[in-house]
Amino acid sequence: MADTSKPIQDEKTNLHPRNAHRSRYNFQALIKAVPQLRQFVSQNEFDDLSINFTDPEAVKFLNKALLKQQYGVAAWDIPEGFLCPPIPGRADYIHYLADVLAEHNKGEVPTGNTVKVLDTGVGANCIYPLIGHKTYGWNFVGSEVDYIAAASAKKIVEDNGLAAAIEIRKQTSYANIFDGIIKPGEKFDITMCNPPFHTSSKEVNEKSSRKWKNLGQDKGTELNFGGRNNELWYEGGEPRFLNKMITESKQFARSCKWFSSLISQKATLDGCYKSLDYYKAADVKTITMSQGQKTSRVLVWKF
Ligand SMILES: C[S@@+](CC[C@H](N)C(=O)[O-])C[C@H]1O[C@@H](n2cnc3c(N)ncnc32)[C@H](O)[C@@H]1O
Repeated sequence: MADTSKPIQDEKTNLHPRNAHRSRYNFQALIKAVPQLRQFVSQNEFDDLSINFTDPEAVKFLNKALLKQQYGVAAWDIPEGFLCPPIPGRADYIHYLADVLAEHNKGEVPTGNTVKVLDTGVGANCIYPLIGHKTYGWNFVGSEVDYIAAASAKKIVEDNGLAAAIEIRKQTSYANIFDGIIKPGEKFDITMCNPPFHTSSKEVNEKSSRKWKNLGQDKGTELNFGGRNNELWYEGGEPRFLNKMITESKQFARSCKWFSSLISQKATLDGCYKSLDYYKAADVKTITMSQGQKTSRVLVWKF
């Protein structure tokens, strides 16, 4: 089995200090949590136990084990072909949001079900609500425009008995972000989002082919991280999605103390700063997160 993983450092120091995934994966313990993971684990060229991180099925079983072992989420699955999230990176976003909320709470991270978070585009994997609820006890609303993804997220919530803490709401229009989701009078402490960042289905396929070629494999347009094509693109890409989100955030300024979004492309930031300036945001922060070689940013704003 090809293993493209690098030698694992003892501690992934670039992850948030509270991230539970800074130390190397303990595959013995993970296999104990989910025995089916065993078939994907082998000794890599650095004499470490590892999986093939380009195999979505292997990553899915690693996720099942991490969610069970670290977060007590016993029932997690995603329909075939849907985005299989790297859990350490997703956890980082949650911890950085916790820091933002702590700033206005005498430096203490607020915990418990009085903290309400809206996750736009919760995905079939429901990953942010699971990590956020299990880590800090926060309550979540997860919105989702895709039928299958929304049904899958709902099933995860129900299968784990989390319906009192996590509510999945179907967004009926691709054109809306908060509109149709936030109810009159409803209040959120913070919103979050991992937006679709490609501009077209063609772009998703081209980037995917290039990635496989760089790995010396020819798998055409197969997405190595899973992810159905339409989960990953929005006409106009990340800049347009963010522009829409910022415009709607102004409309919902009274409903949410803070808004935030992951930004994968640095070039998206300039347009966001301009829009936030135009709408007279009272505070804007850009948090840099890095996982391995990948750097992403979280943009946070309030009115
Ligand atoms: C990149 S995926 C993120 C999924 C998950 N949150 C994660 O981090 O793995 C983006 C998700 O946003 C959803 N989406 C796209 N436009 C949306 C909208 N206007 N409202 C709600 N969800 C939307 C897509 O269907 C997709 O599931």
